[in-house]
Amino acid sequence: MDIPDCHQLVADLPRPAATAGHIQETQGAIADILSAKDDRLLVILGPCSIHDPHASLEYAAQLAAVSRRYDKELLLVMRTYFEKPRTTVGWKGFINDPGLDEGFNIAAGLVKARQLLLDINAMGLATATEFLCPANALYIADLISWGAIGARTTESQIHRELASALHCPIGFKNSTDGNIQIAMDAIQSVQASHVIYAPKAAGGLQAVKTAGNPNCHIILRGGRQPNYAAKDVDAAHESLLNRALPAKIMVDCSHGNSQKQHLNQLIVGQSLCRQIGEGKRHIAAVMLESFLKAGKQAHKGEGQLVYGQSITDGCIDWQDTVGLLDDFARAVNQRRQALECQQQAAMSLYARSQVKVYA
Ligand SMILES: O=C[C@H](O)[C@H](O)COP(=O)(O)O
Ligand SMILES: C=C(OP(=O)(O)O)C(=O)O
Repeated sequence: MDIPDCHQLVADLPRPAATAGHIQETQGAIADILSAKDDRLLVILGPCSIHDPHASLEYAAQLAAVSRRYDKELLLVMRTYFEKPRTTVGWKGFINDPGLDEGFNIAAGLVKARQLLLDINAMGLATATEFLCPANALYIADLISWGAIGARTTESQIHRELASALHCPIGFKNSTDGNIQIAMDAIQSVQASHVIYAPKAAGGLQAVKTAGNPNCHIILRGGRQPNYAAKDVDAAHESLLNRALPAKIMVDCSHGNSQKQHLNQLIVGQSLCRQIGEGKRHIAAVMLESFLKAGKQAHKGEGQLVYGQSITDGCIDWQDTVGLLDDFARAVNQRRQALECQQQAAMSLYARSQVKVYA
């Protein structure tokens, strides 16, 4: 099977100017959250994987509708994950096998993925993805506002080089066994420029120098043990500061932190709300795996599936998602109050010490 040329596909399904503007704005807002200019919480949420564009659009429409409600406290970006890194073998995602039938119609997968990203962005909702196969990035990266490099690839030089070429902010997961050093090494590597191969519009390859990506951060996703508790988050923050790396942290409520039990995401979420509400500034972002229906189902092939339910990791349902978003929004407001109180206390201490000095 021939794979379409990336320049041709992008020309056939072009990015409208309004979408380009919205993506640039969202990337700027995320950069502001990562540099503490914006005190909102970035929330990356949506299904573990895209397998049914129809159900994904229904989820996106619901998310777009509620996102305006949380505008002052939360920046919501939808997970649109088309590639799945497997521990051993399994369905590798919608681009690789869009028919879910081992037909591996990658050409159709690329077209359908790009179309879905265009449709979701047209709703005014920004999209997030994991970049896994560097070639796939050429077909979709211009429609992505935030990207992840996964636990299985954070240590890979190829993925670091790719991230250094991308315009969107990128989060790096700790490894599946819980090692956070590799994510910190990745952030340092990706800030630098690298020389990589890129396809020429006329065919063939060229060597290009990447710009380097200053908007990167760590994602604590748990490993053999969860790492969302205050002691782990604070230790990661300390380590980032010691290496003079960007010290804002995203905590993934799923994966190693939920021990792959989708309802545990609610427990992780509550712990994060407490930490944020107490004034912890370094928690800048969270990730949730959420879909229309709770849990997951066995991958049986198109046409035999429960509508709106994950075929990879288990997700929380829509009702629990909105409940958690309410809690996160409340926690951000509590953090604002806590920080204001701390500031006032510091100012009154300063005022008293001035009285002493000049009395
Ligand atoms: O996010 C999805 C999964 O955790 C990841 O793709 C690994 O899945 P697997 O262990 O079922 O292969
Ligand atoms: C595969 C994922 O995560 P991780 O790399 O943490 O396993 C994911 O977020 O879909």
